[in-house]
Amino acid sequence: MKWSELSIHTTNEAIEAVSNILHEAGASGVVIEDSEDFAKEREDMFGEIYSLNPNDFPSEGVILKAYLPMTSFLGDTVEEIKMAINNLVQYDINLGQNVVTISEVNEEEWATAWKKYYHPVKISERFTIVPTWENYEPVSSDELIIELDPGMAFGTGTHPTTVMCLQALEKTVKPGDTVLDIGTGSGVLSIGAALLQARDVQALDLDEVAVRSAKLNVKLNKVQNIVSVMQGNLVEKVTEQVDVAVANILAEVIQSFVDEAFNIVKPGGYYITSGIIGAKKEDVKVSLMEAGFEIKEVMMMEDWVAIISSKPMGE
Ligand SMILES: C[S@@+](CC[C@H](N)C(=O)[O-])C[C@H]1O[C@@H](n2cnc3c(N)ncnc32)[C@H](O)[C@@H]1O
Repeated sequence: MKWSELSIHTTNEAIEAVSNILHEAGASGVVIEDSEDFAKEREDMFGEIYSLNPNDFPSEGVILKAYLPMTSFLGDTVEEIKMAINNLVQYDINLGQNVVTISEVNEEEWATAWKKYYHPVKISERFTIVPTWENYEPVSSDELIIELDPGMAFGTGTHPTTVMCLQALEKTVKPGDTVLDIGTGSGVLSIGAALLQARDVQALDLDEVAVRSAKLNVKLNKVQNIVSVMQGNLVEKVTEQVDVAVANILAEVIQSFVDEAFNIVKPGGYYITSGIIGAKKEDVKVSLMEAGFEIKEVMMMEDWVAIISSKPMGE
């Protein structure tokens, strides 16, 4: 089959929103070529295992590449994608150059194009994320390894928001806890919670592609007895309170269901939120506090924020 490669020159801030649009349009395996990834001193970040080729990165901004099958609908799909991206300015998202180009690739190139960017990455004290096609020997005995095939859902597990959520789970999840993962994507956070010995983890996502991908990754990591993956809108289907809830979704979405989130966390439990760009940090903190949460820690990585909040005892 012939595939077309859609290439979008945008900004770091727009990665998540543009990736969502591309996934919704049916793209698989979005590749992120970020000029900052190349510029960044990799060794500073937990000694990540990377070897980067400058030719794979733009000189500024971010290039997102998505692969779509060549069908008679392709023209319409591309126009819809462009319109959806242009609409993001309504949410104050800087789109940078916002140049969209399209080229033809063959199946073989498509299948491997994004894999070359993705290697084992040590992302926190304990977690290392390993793509399924790589062999990896743990460096220490307490290292927790998450195997991922991120092909279809968000993402490789190495996005700053995911990294901070895994670090926050490491700080909050105790053996025997119950955990809720709202917007599970590839399932990475649920798998992380299970490896931290949570007793029961519910993973929810609105997108059926994400649900399929999360189920696959949960099995791959042999945590299907702990993690149940379901399709669902935010916390609508949740009936029992949990020790730790985590939501890595856009700031606006987090603010939209902050009261419901408060209700589903046990008194003394934690709520980890991310997907928040720097400019929205204060707004989200205020929403969390108005709902009754106490802010415990604000984490920042690049221009992204994660907030660990807790529900006071007796609430
Ligand atoms: C930024 S991704 C996070 C994926 C993963 N949890 C991580 O940290 O890498 C956000 C996810 O939220 C899902 N999502 C967006 N809106 C949602 C909603 N209303 N209910 C449930 N999931 C939603 C998207 O489909 C996507 O998989």
